[in-house]
Amino acid sequence: MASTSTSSISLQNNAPGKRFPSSPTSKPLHSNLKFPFSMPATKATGIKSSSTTKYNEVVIDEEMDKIRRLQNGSDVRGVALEGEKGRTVDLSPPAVEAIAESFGEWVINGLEKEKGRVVENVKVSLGRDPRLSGASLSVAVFAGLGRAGCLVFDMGLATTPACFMSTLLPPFTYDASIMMTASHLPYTLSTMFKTPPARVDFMSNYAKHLRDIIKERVNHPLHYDSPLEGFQIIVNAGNGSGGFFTWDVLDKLGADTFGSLNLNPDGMFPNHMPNPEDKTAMALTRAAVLENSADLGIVFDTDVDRSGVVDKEGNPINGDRLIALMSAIALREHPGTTIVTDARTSMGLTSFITDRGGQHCLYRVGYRNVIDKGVQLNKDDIETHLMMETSGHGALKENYFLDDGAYMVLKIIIEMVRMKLAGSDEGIGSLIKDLEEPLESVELRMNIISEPRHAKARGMEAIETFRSFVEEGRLEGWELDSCGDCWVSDGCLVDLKDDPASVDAHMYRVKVSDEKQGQHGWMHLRQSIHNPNIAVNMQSMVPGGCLSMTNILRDKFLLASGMDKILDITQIDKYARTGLVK
Ligand SMILES: O=P(O)(O)OC[C@H]1O[C@H](O)[C@H](O)[C@@H](O)[C@@H]1O
Repeated sequence: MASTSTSSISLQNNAPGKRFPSSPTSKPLHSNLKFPFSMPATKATGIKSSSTTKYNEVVIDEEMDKIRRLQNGSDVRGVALEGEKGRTVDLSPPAVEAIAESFGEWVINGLEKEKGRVVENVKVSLGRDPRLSGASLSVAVFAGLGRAGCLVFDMGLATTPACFMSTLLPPFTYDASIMMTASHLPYTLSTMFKTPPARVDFMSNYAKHLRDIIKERVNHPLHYDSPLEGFQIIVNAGNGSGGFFTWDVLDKLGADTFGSLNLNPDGMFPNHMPNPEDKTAMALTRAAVLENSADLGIVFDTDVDRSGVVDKEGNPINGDRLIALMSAIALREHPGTTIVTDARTSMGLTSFITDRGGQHCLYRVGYRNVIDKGVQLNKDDIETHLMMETSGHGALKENYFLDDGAYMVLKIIIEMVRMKLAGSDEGIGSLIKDLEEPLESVELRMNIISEPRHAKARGMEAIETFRSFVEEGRLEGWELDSCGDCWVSDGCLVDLKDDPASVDAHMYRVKVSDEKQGQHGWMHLRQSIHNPNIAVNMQSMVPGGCLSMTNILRDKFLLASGMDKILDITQIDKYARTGLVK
């Protein structure tokens, strides 16, 4: 059977502090590695080739090129099965095998360099979400890693953060880990699957690790081992990998999880996509919380690197609200801390953070950018405990800078119990009561009109022209935004350091003011990380603010600069004329 699937592989190195000297980006901690695809032509097994050496080389070069192009943002990403309209399979088993082999070699080389000697028994774990293409691709990963000389450990159904933790928690402490997931992207069908490597039950250990943290931090005066007694918590795992949190964490800590939804893994995702940004996921969770008068609802994405919650009044807490909630917790624990977010957050969120004595650093979209920025700030002695993207990826300094949706929820649960023990019945929603929400919030996209291989350069040209227009004052009342007093001072997204962080997509945010209302909103223009398009995000505190910004963008920038020739402005035009997004 054939169907559609976009799949991606997150490749993770070993424990923090044990950084591979050979890491090409020398990114610390759990970076999804941009390892070089260094496989020699002779070792390109699995890739079809003819008998003449010359032809072999050409074919292999082409194939290798195709494989290299699968690197997308911070993952290796591609279509795993036939059936998706207009797209062909590019993350095929041979490609996956080649990637896994190359990764295995990279890990071994890194360790050998670090230790200055030949290393043996290099251990790599593999986890996957319930997506059905995962089964056949796992076989390819096992083969590739095995060929590179690694010992392979199959974690089976797992979460992305658990894969990372498998490099840290004893007795496992694998040297590296691979997670196969396509997060919230579409489902697929499966093929049969045989398991050659050793099976390990890591998830139970990871769940115990989470339980121990909750017990220790709550330190319940009456029932230490069951600190969640008396709380009803509903989990919606969306049929992804997150069900374990219900039976292996919450139930075992004494919580009542009756009413939980979609806990069984099902690669067809029959109810809705597991995604805290998904309206259906949030609405169903809200309904379950209200129906059961539960204390909290939790929504995980497929591989549990993101989560969202619903408070006891049924209010969905995701996006900016989730960042505000986590900021309130982080600022109580670490007064004055800096909090890094992507630059699509509201002006209200900035006030929320600064009113509590925190610093808000707006940075590039892309969870890796946001997390890496936090790592960098800490290195520069700017204490930064929380890094979060509006997409729901949130990482804490105390947890290895790891974006773990389960850990984030753990922090919220601990806070909920703490409030109750302190005599408050208000629930966690009360922590963000004063968050001011924007009146209007709009996202529009412009496709880049270009051959795919020139799209990035074209997109960059458009974004940089936008920057010049703003700097030259050609868009009255528009000014490049800055990000407080850290070193990203010339617009929120320009890195003035001697060794600037590499940019995966160009983007700028501008503050928008007019004579009558002062600063009433912002606009953010950026290249998409994954696709050949430009995203335009904007928010306004006044009615009609987004419409007027869009008109200025179209008339005074896109048409005036001629950028409408390289960008498809249909959506902008339609919104400017009708106020409708789609
Ligand atoms: O650039 P886009 O296509 O809008 O995608 C941007 C998003 O890509 C992925 O989903 C990343 O996980 C997010 O961190 C990022 O925000």
